Amino acid sequence: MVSRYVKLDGVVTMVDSKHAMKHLNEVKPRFVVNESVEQVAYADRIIVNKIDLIADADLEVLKTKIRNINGMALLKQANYGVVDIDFVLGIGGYDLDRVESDVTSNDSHCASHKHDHEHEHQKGDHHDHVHDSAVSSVSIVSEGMIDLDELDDWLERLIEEKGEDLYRYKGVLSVKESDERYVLQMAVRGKTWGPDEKRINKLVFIGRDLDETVLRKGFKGCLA
Ligand SMILES: Nc1nc2c(ncn2[C@@H]2O[C@H](COP(=O)(O)OP(=O)(O)OP(=O)(O)O)[C@@H](O)[C@H]2O)c(=O)[nH]1
Repeated sequence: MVSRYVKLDGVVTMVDSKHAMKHLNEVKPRFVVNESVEQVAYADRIIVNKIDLIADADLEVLKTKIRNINGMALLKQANYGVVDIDFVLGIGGYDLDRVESDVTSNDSHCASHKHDHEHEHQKGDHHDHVHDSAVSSVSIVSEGMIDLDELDDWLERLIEEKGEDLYRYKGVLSVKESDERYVLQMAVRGKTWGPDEKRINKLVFIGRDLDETVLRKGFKGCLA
């Protein structure tokens, strides 16, 4: 009934620059979620607000921290929450035709994720406490064709094993013997690849304790 009138457009998270770092770094007992981290992880858009109250250097550190948790969301800094209305409405965070631009727009951040994640992961593992930094984004960009059966098996296993820790994932894939893009969000077919277009697979995972090496290996196993 409600869905006739409203739909989930996207998740906007407002970050209070002055206090955010403290909350994001708060170490929680195992199995207790850090809600600040989760709010950043789930977001499609992040407004880093009250930037007049912190030093530029601290703002940069905060933005890097946010990026490492969620490499998919668009981020804007603001005072008194002033952002264009387009930034917070008409997001289409759950629209299939937006997935491609979402996973493409943040390519430039991949390198830093990788480094930070590996670093943080060693720290966060095998402890009684879960460091909030255990939540991270893993981006995979890889040329080639995907074997659909392998992909289905891999994702099924991944969701079974890690479903609770996976907050969001999106991807655009090039599938063997198909001219259509395969948009991963709810796994459906997207628009066709151009004849001269490079067929590049792009996938972003956001979640807790993601093992980048395992994810990359699993993905590699899906290449045809
Ligand atoms: N300096 C500065 N103050 C701001 C900014 N945005 C909001 N405030 C002030 O911060 C105070 C608290 O407002 P908010 O943080 O927006 O309100 P809130 O999130 O409902 O407050 P809490 O629930 O108590 O965190 C108010 O006095 C606002 O005027 C900003 O960008 N810069």
